[in-house]
Amino acid sequence: MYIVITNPKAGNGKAKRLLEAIQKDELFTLKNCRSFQTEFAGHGKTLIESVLRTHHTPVTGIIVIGGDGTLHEAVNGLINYPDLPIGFIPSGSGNDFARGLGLRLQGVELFRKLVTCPNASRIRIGQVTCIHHNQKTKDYYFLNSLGTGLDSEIAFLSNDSHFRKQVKKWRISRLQYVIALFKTMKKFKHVEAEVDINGRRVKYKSFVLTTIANHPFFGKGMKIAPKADVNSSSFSVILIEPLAKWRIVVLFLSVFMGVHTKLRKVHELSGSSINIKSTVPILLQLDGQSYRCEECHVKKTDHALVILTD
Ligand SMILES: Nc1ncnc2c1ncn2[C@@H]1O[C@H](COP(=O)(O)OP(=O)(O)OP(=O)(O)O)[C@@H](O)[C@H]1O
Repeated sequence: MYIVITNPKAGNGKAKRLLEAIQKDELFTLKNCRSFQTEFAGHGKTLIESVLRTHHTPVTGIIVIGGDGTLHEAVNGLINYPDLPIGFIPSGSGNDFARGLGLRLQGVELFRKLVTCPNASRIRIGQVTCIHHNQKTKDYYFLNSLGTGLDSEIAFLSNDSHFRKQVKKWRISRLQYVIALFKTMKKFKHVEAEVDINGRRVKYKSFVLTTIANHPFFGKGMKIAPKADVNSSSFSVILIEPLAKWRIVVLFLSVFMGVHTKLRKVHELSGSSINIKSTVPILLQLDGQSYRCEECHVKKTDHALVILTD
């Protein structure tokens, strides 16, 4: 049996339309696929947990239809099932993980491949332990990246339902991140934090952003961390030192052209264990989803996730 989890809202309804097409494919019935749809933001994690708890038929794999946010929630829901393979049919608005993996097939064709003869690879994803008032709270997992500063502020605004409705109404969803950048810039303040990479403190204490990347892509295909590799045991860590606001806008545009890491204030480092510590709770983005914490310890997971690809 395959469990198919769909976020019907992802990609402005693209995921729902894709699910309907997949359900009409003969393999959907032949491979005993069971479909479940998320009903609200954050539902992906609890839905997977409850489906896996209550289904006693052996599960061959999980298939997620949606965007990076839905995949993030699903992976956080099946972290206690490290040997359960997961396949992803990208149909969100960004789909950065599919870019990072290098998926070539799409839609129904990809579904057919995933349930018949997929390639399975093990990927060590990111694990973050959040600490509040010196107390460990929770572990979360990410596939794409963890970021603080400008990228987390942009992700936060991009997730705001009012903002999403507005860009959809004006048919400018493609420019969502650029618009979010300009809106964020109005009130943006640099992040003050201590960052340790593999036990060594970096000399900067103030940042435009700190992004810990598992693969190069971010925010709908921007190559934020060109050296990141999903198969590596280390992350790429992008640190950007404080800049004047107009320079940040120029820098953001340079990311689109892939030349930002040549700039003097941009550093691309490498590490498998990264600590970020602030005196106040800071906003984090994990795969574009928003979290807050004062201190976080980031590492690659000990157990690799089994990912089905084409
Ligand atoms: N039924 C639902 N109604 C509203 N929001 C939902 C629902 N199901 C899931 N969500 C939320 O929708 C958000 C966006 O989902 P997702 O990332 O899959 O799509 P996307 O934003 O179109 O794609 P991408 O992240 O690749 O840009 C997630 O934060 C998720 O929690």
